[in-house]
Amino acid sequence: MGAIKIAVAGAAGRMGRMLIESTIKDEGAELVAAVDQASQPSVGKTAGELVGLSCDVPVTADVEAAVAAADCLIDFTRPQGTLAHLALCRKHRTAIVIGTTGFEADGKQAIAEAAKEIPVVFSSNMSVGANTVFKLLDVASRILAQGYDIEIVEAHHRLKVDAPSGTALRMGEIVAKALGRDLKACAVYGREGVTGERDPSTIGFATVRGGDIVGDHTVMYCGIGERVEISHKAGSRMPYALGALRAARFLAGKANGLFDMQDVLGLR
Ligand SMILES: NC(=O)C1=CN([C@@H]2O[C@H](COP(=O)(O)OP(=O)(O)OC[C@H]3O[C@@H](n4cnc5c(N)ncnc54)[C@H](OP(=O)(O)O)[C@@H]3O)[C@@H](O)[C@H]2O)C=CC1
Ligand SMILES: O=C(O)C1=N[C@H](C(=O)O)C[C@H](O)C1
Repeated sequence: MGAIKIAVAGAAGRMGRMLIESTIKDEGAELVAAVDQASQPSVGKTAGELVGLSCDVPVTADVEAAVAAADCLIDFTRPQGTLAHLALCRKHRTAIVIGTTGFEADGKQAIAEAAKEIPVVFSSNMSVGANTVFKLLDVASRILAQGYDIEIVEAHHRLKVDAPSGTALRMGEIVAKALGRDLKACAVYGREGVTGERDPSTIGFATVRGGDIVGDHTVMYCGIGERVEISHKAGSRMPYALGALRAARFLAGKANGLFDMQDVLGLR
């Protein structure tokens, strides 16, 4: 099989640049397009200029041409952008890897619908480490099902726009499922004022935003006399980008289907 042809959306973004760099450096992948919003100063530059590497692929605002040229679009943008890009992938039968977080239920539904026609990897965290933690949480939650209060704490950089993070929400879903609870019914997003004692059936979320924190997540199981904490801390965005490229490769040759990184990594 030849090199997989990759298009990157949100080219000038924090993840976009990391994806361009890792695609250029990957011998099994070829960067065929890099797209961004027409208003971005990056449009008109080359992808190489964005990351300080040699690569003449122009950054354009023509998502349709990018999708038509690629085997797979890798999209880490915003929900509105991703959903517009998804429609074009569907039109051109191009695979898509979606790292964007912050979707409402209707956006997730649109992704599931598209995946009936094209192959999609949709995962709130593409890193091997975070996906290992997802697996550990299922085990820990079953063992610590009684007598432990569960709280999820996440910290990210000051420019992140959604909260809690997609990863924290996914962690909550995994924990709730393992405990036979419905996250929608038992999640508590932050506390303030006279809250009363903690309801043991709840799963609490706390969000920290500041500086350049790449992404920290900790699930705390707080018992009487002991506490278990399972953490993932990212020191670089490269693991997310490498995971996304791995996901793009996983989709090659697939006709359709909705997958996540657990599928890509064989952790199901
Ligand atoms: N799944 C995972 O492993 C990871 C997921 N993420 C998620 O990826 C997303 C992007 O994160 P990050 O790179 O830090 O964000 P940035 O803000 O740095 O980059 C986002 C890029 O998308 C562009 N964009 C914004 N809105 C639209 C739109 N409507 N249509 C097209 N393009 C758009 C931005 O352009 P402009 O600047 O002009 O707005 C920018 O180029 C977030 O949802 C984040 O949570 C991040 C890291 C890992
Ligand atoms: O916006 C980010 O930076 C990140 N977003 C993802 C999320 O919302 O979980 C993944 C990672 O934590 C970094």
